[in-house]
Amino acid sequence: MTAEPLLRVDGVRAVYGDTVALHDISLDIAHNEFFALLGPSGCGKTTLLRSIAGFETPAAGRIIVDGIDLLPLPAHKRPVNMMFQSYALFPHLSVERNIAYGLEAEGVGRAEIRTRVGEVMEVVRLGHLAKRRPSQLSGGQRQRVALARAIVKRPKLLLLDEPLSALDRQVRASMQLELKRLQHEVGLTFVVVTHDQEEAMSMADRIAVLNEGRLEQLATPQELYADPGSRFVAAFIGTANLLDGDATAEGVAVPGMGLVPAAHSLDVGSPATAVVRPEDVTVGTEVSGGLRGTVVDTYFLGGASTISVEVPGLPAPLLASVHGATRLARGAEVGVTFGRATAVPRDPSQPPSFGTTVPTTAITVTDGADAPDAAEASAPTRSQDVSA
Ligand SMILES: Nc1ncnc2c1ncn2[C@@H]1O[C@H](COP(=O)(O)OP(=O)(O)OP(=O)(O)O)[C@@H](O)[C@H]1O
Repeated sequence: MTAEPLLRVDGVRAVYGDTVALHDISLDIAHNEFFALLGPSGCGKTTLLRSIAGFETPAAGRIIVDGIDLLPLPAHKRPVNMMFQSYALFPHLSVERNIAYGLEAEGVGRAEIRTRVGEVMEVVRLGHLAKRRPSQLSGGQRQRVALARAIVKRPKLLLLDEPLSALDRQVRASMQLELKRLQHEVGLTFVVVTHDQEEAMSMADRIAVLNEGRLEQLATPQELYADPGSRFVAAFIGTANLLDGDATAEGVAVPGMGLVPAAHSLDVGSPATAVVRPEDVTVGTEVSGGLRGTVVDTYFLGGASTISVEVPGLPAPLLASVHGATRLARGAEVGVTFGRATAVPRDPSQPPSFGTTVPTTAITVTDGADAPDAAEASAPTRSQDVSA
């Protein structure tokens, strides 16, 4: 038996003038789930969050929490609370007054306010800063105040819009763990909007990937990585070598390269992309039987190294990763073989090549010694999508 979901989004459509921001989105979120809405800028994730909160009115569809249809209810009557990107703290109030504000506005008694604010300050580890004003706090501490203020009202559903975007990279990483701990500890259901796939992967139980107002895939982080449902998801989640071609019974026939064996359930002959994760690419001077190539660069990342290999006929280097350091140096002649690969459908309006036998290869670089900010690096806009 499946338990009733806490939140049901059913056929929600949102329109701004000529722009359809959401095309009939349907999804369920379970009680106590940490759920992420992930996608590039403009994909509609904020519109969906704001529709749940009551700040937008969808053109069609239903939004149901615990069996209650939310759409007729104004924002302040909904059993949800939203934490904004900017945190929206009152600068002239202390930490504890900021947290107490919402309860005071609701007319909760003084003694209860004191108890609840005290408890929440302990949960977010702010007890020692109760008398400070927001200007006297670090970014991470301000973020905790905003969270405490949202949690203290005990909403059934807490909506967080890019909760960590104002923080620098290191603080963000520790706050990701903190948010997860907090969610677990207070037993609330969290819906987080983020464009940062690493953030979504590290925190969420399940992720809805949105693209241009459509739900591309809804799955656990592990499933999205291992079994992406589309080329978009494969490029957006983690690092991938994407080899365009056509589906065969055994995999994908890639022009200029031949068959890349891959698991799939696509129609034979349909446009397809073989997705090969870097850890499934084996590279070495002693590797034979696959492609031949030349090492262009190696990146040591601590626990792993990324090796980029130029293969004749491919317009961009392939990426491989190995545990620890690699002995391969730039210029080394190597063999390349593929292990596990998955094939996903490819948009037929985007041909793999223009009359040549060279495939389109997209490589998303997610990290590296001198890589740009991870959030940007992982977005498809940073990927090298090279058409020959
Ligand atoms: N008030 C508005 N008026 C007109 N168009 C809007 C409005 N708000 C959003 N849009 C459009 O709707 C689409 C979805 O926007 P939305 O803000 O939901 O995306 P997003 O995924 O949250 O993006 P970001 O990560 O940049 O915040 C975009 O094309 C956007 O330009």
